[in-house]
Amino acid sequence: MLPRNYLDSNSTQEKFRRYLEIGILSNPRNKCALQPGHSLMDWIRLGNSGKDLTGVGGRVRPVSLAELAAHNTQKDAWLAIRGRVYNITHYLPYHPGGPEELMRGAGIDATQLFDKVHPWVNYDSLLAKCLVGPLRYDLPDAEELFDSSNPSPKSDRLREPSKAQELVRKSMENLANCITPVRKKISSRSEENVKGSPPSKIMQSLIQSSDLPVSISRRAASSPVKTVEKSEVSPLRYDWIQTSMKLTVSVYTGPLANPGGCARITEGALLIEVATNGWLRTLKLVPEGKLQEPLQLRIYAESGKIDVIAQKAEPKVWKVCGEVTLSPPSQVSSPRSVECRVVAVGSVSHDTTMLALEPRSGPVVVPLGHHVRVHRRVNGSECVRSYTPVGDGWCPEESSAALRLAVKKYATGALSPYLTSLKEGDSVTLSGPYGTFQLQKLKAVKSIYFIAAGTGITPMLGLLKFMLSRSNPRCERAHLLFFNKTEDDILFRDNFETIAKEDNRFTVTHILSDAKSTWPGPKGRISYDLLTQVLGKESLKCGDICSHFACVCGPTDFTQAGLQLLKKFALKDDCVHAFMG
Ligand code: HEM
Repeated sequence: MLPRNYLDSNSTQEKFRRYLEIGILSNPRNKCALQPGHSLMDWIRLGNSGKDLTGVGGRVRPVSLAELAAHNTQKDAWLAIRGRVYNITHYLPYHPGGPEELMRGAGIDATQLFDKVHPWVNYDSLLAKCLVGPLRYDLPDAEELFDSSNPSPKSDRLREPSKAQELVRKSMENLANCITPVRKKISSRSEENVKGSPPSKIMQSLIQSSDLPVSISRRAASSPVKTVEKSEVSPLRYDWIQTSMKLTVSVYTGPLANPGGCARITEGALLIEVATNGWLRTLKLVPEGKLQEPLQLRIYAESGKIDVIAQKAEPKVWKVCGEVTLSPPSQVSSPRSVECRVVAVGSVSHDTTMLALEPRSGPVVVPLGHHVRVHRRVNGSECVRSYTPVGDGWCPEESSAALRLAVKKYATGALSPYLTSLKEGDSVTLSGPYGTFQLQKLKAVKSIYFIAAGTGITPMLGLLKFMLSRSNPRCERAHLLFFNKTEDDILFRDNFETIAKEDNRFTVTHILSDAKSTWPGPKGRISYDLLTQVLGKESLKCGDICSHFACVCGPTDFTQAGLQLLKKFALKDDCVHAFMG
């Protein structure tokens, strides 16, 4: 299950269309058998081994184009994607397309090449441990060499360019196709229109002379914050990037801002709603050309970046993105209702169903550790239940646009018999997001304890993946204490075992209240003795900064008991969170 995380989209159709477009399907040479010991899991293991994969001691620092160009051999290869330089030397033998293919991007800004082959690959996760630093495009010598307003003298053209010059030239071409956005603050007016400015001369000439799909990223702006305290609402910035087929609008909410969001196309405009910390802002883009659905929405929890990817109705490179309006922040007064279509029904245990629900109005992402409510009228009164959507990488069949809910069936329940009997195509009404969990609280956390019972595991899933994948600070320990009645009741057991095998920072302890006599693990209900027996008396404590954190979720009695018991450990109140429906 884990490898799927590293592919941003699993749309087979898109993959095949793309491969046909660039001729990979007709070229079996591109399929590469990896050497033993070079699977994705081996790569993740190497990344977690503590070995310095950056080659520069792991200290992030800016890289110039000339410096990038100098790292272009199999023994020392760097590559840049979307303004970030990675040392790919160690990754070469793990690359599923083969080292030679990957070397095509060595020493240059390979954004365009990468996007042409496999834009769905989540390169920033895969190469997180290989980050050297941001790419600096502002080298005066490089600009002098290739500024179209100052064409090279004839004698220069006749001269054979050196290898390094040629690599810098390639990078400048790629740069014309993908410029690191200049994040510029705009004035504090209550509403602001920003017209995407046209590309510079050099970019225009390169775009016009090229029939390849290109990508351009333009300026970003912070959202105006006039009527609210700055400390309450972090500034919002955005930029965009394109290929001839797609437009990606990225919105930056800030590290650990834990945004939720939704995106839709209404009357030709792309609307992106972003909710952070109880504040809602809407970015409206009236695009240069026509955009169409389906939209994809991705949120990166550590950086707080939101990507919305829209299809262009006609394949074309736009000179500007369109007109952007950023609304001032308004407080989220009431949660939104969303009409969803059931797109898949699966099973996660003998009594728990996984429902995949696709919002009809466009993709929706719920902040980490937050939940939605399902509404239904039963015998004239409204019945409501809370569910935390299960993120990517936990279920065998996943549609990235869907909200997945794990619904346990209670024979006499008011809502669960109805929900577990739903079929593909049926409709469900959700509202949300709800919740009080603040990701910021995990800012300095290095050890995290998840204490869950039954379907109370669902808020923990996203947090567990987040903690194990974050780089700064690196999580040192994640321990899940999972309470269930019987072995058959344990949800996602195989997933936990796989993660524990792959990552020695993670431990799972299953505790059963109604275990068979053959059960080798701990038995019983949550108690102080059990917690100290499993975790050790000293483990749950935090210093001045919240370096240890515990969260609890399960039936109300369980959660309250868990909270009481945690008080007996040396944890500050701020370092404990109870998820309540
Ligand atoms: C920029 C230069 C690159 C080129 C020319 C390139 C080329 C290719 C090719 C030809 C394939 C094989 C497609 C197939 O037969 O299924 C492939 C697969 C793959 N590449 Fe790259 N690649 C590049 C960069 C990267 C980077 C930077 C990463 C991530 C760190 C990456 C990760 C992958 C992955 C995960 C696959 C398997 C994708 C899938 O199954 O959908 N590649 N690449």
